[in-house]
Amino acid sequence: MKVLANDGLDQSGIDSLTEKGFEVITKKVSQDSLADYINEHKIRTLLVRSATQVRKDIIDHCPSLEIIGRGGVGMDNIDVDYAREKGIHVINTPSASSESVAELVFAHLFSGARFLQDSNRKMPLVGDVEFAKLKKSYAAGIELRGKTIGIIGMGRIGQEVARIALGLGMRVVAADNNVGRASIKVKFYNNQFINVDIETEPLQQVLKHSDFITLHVPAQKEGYMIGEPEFEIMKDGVAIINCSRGGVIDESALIKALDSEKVRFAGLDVFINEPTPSKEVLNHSKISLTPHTGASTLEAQDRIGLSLAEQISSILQIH
Ligand SMILES: NC(=O)C1=CN([C@@H]2O[C@H](COP(=O)(O)OP(=O)(O)OC[C@H]3O[C@@H](n4cnc5c(N)ncnc54)[C@H](OP(=O)(O)O)[C@@H]3O)[C@@H](O)[C@H]2O)C=CC1
Ligand SMILES: O=C(O)C(=O)CO
Repeated sequence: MKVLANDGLDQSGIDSLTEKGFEVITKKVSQDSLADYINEHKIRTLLVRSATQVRKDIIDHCPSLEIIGRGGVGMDNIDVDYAREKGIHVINTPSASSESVAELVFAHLFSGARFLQDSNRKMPLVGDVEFAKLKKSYAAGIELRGKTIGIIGMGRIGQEVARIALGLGMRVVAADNNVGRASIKVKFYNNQFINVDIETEPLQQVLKHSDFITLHVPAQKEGYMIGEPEFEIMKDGVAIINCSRGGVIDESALIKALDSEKVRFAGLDVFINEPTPSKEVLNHSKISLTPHTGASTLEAQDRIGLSLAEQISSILQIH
């Protein structure tokens, strides 16, 4: 009952699987040696995050594989349909990281609204004369309260974003392919709660009316969802956050929109080229950056580990 966690696994998952008699291997096997390793060690379960690719070649060459697990949501790195056709179970952890991604959205929003991404870069470099100049250049910060946030993709993460936004006193508008009305329960620390129903609207309306836009759709097959024509529809001075997938925004169009001041600031957790985003994106003073760490909190990783362990035990009927 060997499990290879090729991109690592939280201790919660390792402990839970080990208690049930699984052997969990956390050694990182290179992509080129992966099929041989799986065969040699008779691995039945392969767990990955986003780094390891589980394509047709691995699936075809590894008859011992019964489960492929993704610690996370997007399964872009796995040939899911092909694996399922071959009778392999493919699992992921859809809700385990939603809160963490949503909180990162607000980290980027607050950062951009008060120029943190730029002051963090520049303050260590300036002397006292420039300090005063720098202070002046950060004078036009903005508040989030009372503004409109447009959520594109009102699934699990989009709804968490809505919860936080409502708590902050923001107006929420949303667009989604699938969700017509989202019923959002905002729970306060003292267990009181409010319910707010949000009817989704056509994308163009959301782009037109939002002060802040945040993207929570999966990787799109039809190319960029947000490119030059979409930036044109947006309000002047809008801000945009992408914690979904790199190719959802056209980065060249974004840079243009930032330089022309159409877009006030952007926050990016995901990039067209990962792990080597373009220099223009990395060095832009109006972009707040994180290296695809939306799900990288202790709490989310703990839930991901436990969820994978539970699903594996249930499929293999080991309790
Ligand atoms: N930065 C990070 O670390 C992380 C990033 N992610 C990314 O976030 C994405 C969203 O996650 P999550 O909220 O859990 O996913 P969900 O599936 O719960 O929600 C996504 C929603 O977006 C809708 N949608 C898809 N395409 C469009 C479109 N073109 N226009 C409008 N709505 C659309 C979907 O509808 P339908 O079901 O009809 O397609 C669905 O309702 C993931 O796919 C993943 O790529 C997730 C976790 C961590
Ligand atoms: O879960 C996801 O889809 C992520 O991008 C984080 O690994």
